[in-house]
Amino acid sequence: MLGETSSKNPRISHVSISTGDICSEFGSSSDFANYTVHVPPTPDNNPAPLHIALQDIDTGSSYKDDDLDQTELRISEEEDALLYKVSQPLTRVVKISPIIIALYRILIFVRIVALCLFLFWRVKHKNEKAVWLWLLSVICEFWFAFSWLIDQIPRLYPVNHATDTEALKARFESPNPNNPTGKSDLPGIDVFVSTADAEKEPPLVTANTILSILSVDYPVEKLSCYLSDDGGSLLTFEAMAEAASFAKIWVPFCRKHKVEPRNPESYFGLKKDPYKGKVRHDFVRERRYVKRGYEEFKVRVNALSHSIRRRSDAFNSKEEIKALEKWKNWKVKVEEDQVKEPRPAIVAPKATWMSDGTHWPGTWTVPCQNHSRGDHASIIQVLLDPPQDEPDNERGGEECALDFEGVDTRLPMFVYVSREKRPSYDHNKKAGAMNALVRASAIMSNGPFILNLDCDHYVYNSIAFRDGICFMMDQDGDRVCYVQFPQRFEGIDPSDRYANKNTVFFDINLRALDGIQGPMYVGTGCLFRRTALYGFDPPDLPMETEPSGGCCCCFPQEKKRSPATVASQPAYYVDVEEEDQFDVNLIRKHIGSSSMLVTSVKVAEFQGKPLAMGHSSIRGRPPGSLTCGREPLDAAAVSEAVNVISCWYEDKTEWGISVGWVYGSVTEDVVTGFRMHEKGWRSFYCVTEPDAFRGSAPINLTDRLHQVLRWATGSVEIFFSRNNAIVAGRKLKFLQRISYVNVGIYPFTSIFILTYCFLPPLSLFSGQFVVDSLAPAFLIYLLTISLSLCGLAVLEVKWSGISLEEWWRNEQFWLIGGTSAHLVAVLQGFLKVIAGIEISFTLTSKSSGDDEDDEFADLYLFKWTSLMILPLTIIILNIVAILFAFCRTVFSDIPQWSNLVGGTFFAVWVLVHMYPFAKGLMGRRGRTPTIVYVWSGLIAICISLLYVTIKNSELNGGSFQLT
Ligand SMILES: O=c1ccn([C@@H]2O[C@H](COP(=O)(O)OP(=O)(O)O[C@H]3O[C@H](CO)[C@@H](O)[C@H](O)[C@H]3O)[C@@H](O)[C@H]2O)c(=O)[nH]1
Ligand SMILES: [Mn+2]
Repeated sequence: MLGETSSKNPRISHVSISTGDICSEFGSSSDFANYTVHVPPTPDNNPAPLHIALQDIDTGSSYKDDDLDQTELRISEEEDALLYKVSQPLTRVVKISPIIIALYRILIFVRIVALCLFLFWRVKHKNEKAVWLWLLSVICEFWFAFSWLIDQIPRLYPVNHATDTEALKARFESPNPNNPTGKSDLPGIDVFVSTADAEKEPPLVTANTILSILSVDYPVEKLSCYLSDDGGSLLTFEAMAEAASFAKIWVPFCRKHKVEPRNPESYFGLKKDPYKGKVRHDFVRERRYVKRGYEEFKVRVNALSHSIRRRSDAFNSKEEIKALEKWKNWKVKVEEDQVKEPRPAIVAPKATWMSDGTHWPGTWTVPCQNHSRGDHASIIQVLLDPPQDEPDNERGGEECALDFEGVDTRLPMFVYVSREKRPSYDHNKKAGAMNALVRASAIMSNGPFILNLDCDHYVYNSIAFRDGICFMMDQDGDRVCYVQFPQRFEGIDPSDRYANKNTVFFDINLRALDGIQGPMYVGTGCLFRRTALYGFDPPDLPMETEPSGGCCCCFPQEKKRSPATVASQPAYYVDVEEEDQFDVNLIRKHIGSSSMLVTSVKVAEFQGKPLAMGHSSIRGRPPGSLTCGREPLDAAAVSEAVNVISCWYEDKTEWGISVGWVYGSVTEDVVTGFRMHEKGWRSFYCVTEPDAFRGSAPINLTDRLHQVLRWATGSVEIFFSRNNAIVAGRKLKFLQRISYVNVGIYPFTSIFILTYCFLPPLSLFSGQFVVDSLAPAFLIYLLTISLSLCGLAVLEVKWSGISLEEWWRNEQFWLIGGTSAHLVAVLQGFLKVIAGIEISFTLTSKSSGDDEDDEFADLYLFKWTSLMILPLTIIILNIVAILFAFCRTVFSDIPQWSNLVGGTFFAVWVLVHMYPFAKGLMGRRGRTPTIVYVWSGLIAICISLLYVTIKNSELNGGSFQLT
């Protein structure tokens, strides 16, 4: 509906127009005569009565409906549909079936009660025959009940959120009075990709990730991509240059034919028919052409290490010859004239050369001073320049083999960054790399949002960026610090033996947190608000009654402005010059001295705001404020960007403390997210269909255990640090806090798991049991506890959509991890706290998917690690104990069947959990590894020993007692 109003008085200070619930406010303007306003119709298309109120600047008197002369009211259906879309919220809550949730909560309650009663019963009924066994088991049971509780309680309010990208389009990209051309008004996004080692993280994988990012469905001029290379390797650099050049055909091809996913390796490897649903006649030809191009690209990338070596050898030998000549000249000179000249070096260093005949400033193949992993200069190279402002769709493709008529062929900016490294500095692993990118990108593109991806996590769904932005641009979106996407994995064995997919965490825990204060940050696939990373507090909520133009974010120490000043400020952008000096100084103290960086902060803050629409979002920016393009990159900006990624830049600043990714933890991700929640920010969980991003995960047991070890160690670190949620501030919600406490505590459960796994063998050997006798009450409690757990599992499976098998895998791995990695993590954590021994970050190797014959070859890889000793011992002991106890009971005069059954039950419980581990040790079926023989040998020895012991005890006439 278009309402055109003209007022009697031309000097109007305030206009507000409302129909039904929807309300639009306009700031001051000197002339509102013939002002055109959009008033969205109500959903049922029944135009609600239009109310208009104006206020006169000079007289202060206000006018209402009747005073105004409504000259014209035009309505068209098309406009209606669009305007209706514009008024729609960008995200909504999708209800999970209330019956399931109700049942779920009831069952949780029932189990809590049952556990309490059970523990009470256990304490009261001491097993006098074996007090030690009783005591050990009761302590464990108390802990298990506690750890279950803190794991379960935060899952009380699971929700699902859905986004409406159509509404986003309508609101930001359709023509309207503020934005007549319909140019995109969406905020900018800077994408960060991290890689650290060209060996473990093949550049081809990284290149594919980059290609998938460059081709996402988001306005090109708003998108920038940064690659952080902590290895500083020329191999990665040149692979990225190749990717940038291949992108010139890949990206327009994706845009034209709307192919998915936009990672060429995955796309060309798809098993389904690529022509299904494609109608354009030129698709077949162009696909063939691009596929060929990709194949050649792959060959070039794979040949890079070879060609770099050959090139470097050639340059080096030339240098050597030159050096030799110089030396000869010097020798001749010295012999003839006796001049005192310093002797030139004969052997040139084994440098690594770039193709333009200069030394590579990063790490050399033969590392030396200034050119090794931990010791090299800063490198920033813009591989793709920022695109021009207007779509470039005139150009045909390479020699017109591809017809890109009408397709926008511009590419987003793409920058290679390798931060400076020096031996005397701590580089803070991934967190340090990310922080360097935050600064460099602030100067080069300053996107108000930052999406971070690991090098092996590529964009699987090209509109996912828009889904994420929906949360940020929705009403109250300015209180959202980040939007986390689930991590989804590829190349995992169908039965997911080691619970690599982590579905319980990603589909149950995080969804549940989404109903409280939001999911944790898990390191990759996360869209951040830049100002949240800068350590700002979230803006205040508007007051209930009166809209206070809640000011921009403030640093925690900064005094909040009084309401009076807030109200008098315009609702949008405050110029940096107008800000009081105090602010700028404070910002400088936090983020360092670069003035370009300091100036960029306010701009990012403003640009990240949702649109101002109606009363409740007066904190927003005016529509149409981001439709103009950005300034081109100049040399000064690039050199400033180089400046801010140097080692010393962070000296005496808050980077890694209260600004950016947090330092001092191998799981920097959880801590970084925690700090934001602690300040009162909200995060959202964005589950899309198809998956937004996909990555790889280690599928062999050893790598998996090391990964779990790193995470658990990070958790222990958190527990012993000031980031322990128990001591967090008031703004962290209660259940959210419990959930974070759980993250810090879960590794400690391993101590009790270990004890509990040894209980069955102990009781079987000793002929005792944790209880005096299998009393009916004990059995009933046991049954209730187990059944309620099964019930909860079934309900969780129902509301989260994971499969029961996945749930069970997770349960199994909980025991495997608990008896190996978690325990070591606890030890390491103690070592760090007591002796200050640092924990290293072992990179997880990414398979390049080269093994065509066997996709899961990696699964059977067996690499011995000492983490395996304990689980192995547990398996053997439990098996032996069952055999032993069975023999004894059978041969005994007064068989203690109930103790045998009780003990065996627990031992079997342990063993079924350990099954995947045992399978992992077996390696590939058919190729029986030596370990099996070792095993069989051990078991045989044990059994024969036992046989002898039993015989002896029988001879002695007494029953066997372990002392
Ligand atoms: O000094 C370093 C170390 C690591 N990385 C990068 O960090 C990422 C994660 O490393 P990876 O070995 O793949 O760890 P995962 O076990 O797969 O990682 C999970 O857990 C980590 C925390 O332990 C998070 O940082 C990750 O984002 C999350 O995916 C990779 O892109 C690396 O290139 C760096 O940039 N610099
Ligand atoms: Mn990874």
